[in-house]
Amino acid sequence: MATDFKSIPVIDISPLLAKFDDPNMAEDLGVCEVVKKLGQACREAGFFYVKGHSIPDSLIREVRNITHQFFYLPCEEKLKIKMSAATAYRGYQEVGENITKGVPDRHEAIDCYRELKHGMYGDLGKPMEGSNLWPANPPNFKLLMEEYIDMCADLSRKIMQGIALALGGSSNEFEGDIAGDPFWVMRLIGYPEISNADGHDKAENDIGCGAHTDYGLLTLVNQDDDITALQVRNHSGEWIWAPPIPGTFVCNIGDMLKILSNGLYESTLHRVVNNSPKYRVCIAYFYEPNFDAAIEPLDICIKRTGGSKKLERAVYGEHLVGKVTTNFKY
Ligand SMILES: N=C(N)NCCCC[C@H](N)C(=O)O
Ligand SMILES: O=C(O)CCC(=O)C(=O)O
Ligand SMILES: [Fe+2]
Repeated sequence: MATDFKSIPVIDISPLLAKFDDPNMAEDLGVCEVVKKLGQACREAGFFYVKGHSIPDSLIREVRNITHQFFYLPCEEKLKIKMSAATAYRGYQEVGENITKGVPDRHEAIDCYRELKHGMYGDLGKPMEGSNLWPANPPNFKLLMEEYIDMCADLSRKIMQGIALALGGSSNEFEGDIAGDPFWVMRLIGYPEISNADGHDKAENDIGCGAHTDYGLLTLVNQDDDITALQVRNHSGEWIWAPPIPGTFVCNIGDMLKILSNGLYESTLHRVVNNSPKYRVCIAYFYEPNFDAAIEPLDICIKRTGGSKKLERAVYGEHLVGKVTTNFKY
């Protein structure tokens, strides 16, 4: 449950990463310290920054640079990888095509998803069956992004071990049926700068992405380091800025982790407002449960939250498909 936090904590997770494959990690003092901070951040804000994450800064910057380069291309070039239901919602969407709570967002994006083998999840997986669409130029675009995705998956899994311990479980609580074979989503997002050129700036939609929660377990946000645009809503309804802190990812809890924790952790509302004179990019990596996972509150969390189930079971793939098939204007 969110409190009226005024800022978002920064957590150095290097002690956790150092012990991820140690069966006695829970007894390590450094790990305990990180776990305590993770637990507090997840309970109070549902948001935290991580530093000491060991993904090279050069790679983090390069994925942002290459994303800037793509959005700078002429429209007809970008439309070569246009997203639609026929491409399994993979590919490029123009500014205004993504809808949040009925309002078009002022962002453009390339959406990518873990590729599903044909028939792998029966009818449930059908709408998402397809291959990602990558820009042809620069030629290393796909490889670079795939390298980044692998590193984000690895890092997310380790942070989830820390969160599992924070919930009072074992470090592998989320392995197996919950997220042993995790699905993932990645969005390369571009938020146009505010333009006053035509006199009626602040047009209908100056919101880059309307207030929403993320769908899965854990999100890793890699944002431009010179623009503050992400806002997180606290319990009193105030919007708290999440400014870029170089060398960190902004992390937040998704809807599935809220259910697993029986509401002990909130999937906190957030939105994006780019009021700056500069074009902003963000690479959002979403670490999700197994596509077909039936997610319900963990027993350890039910015990910790008064003994009764407060949240309904949900099948992750259904939740995702429900969102994806209603997020776009077509
Ligand atoms: N895969 C994730 N989490 N994407 C977040 C996008 C949020 C905006 C979307 N239109 C919505 O209303 O959810
Ligand atoms: O642009 C950002 O900083 C966050 C984007 C976001 O919240 C999302 O794509 O779910
Ligand atoms: Fe989000």
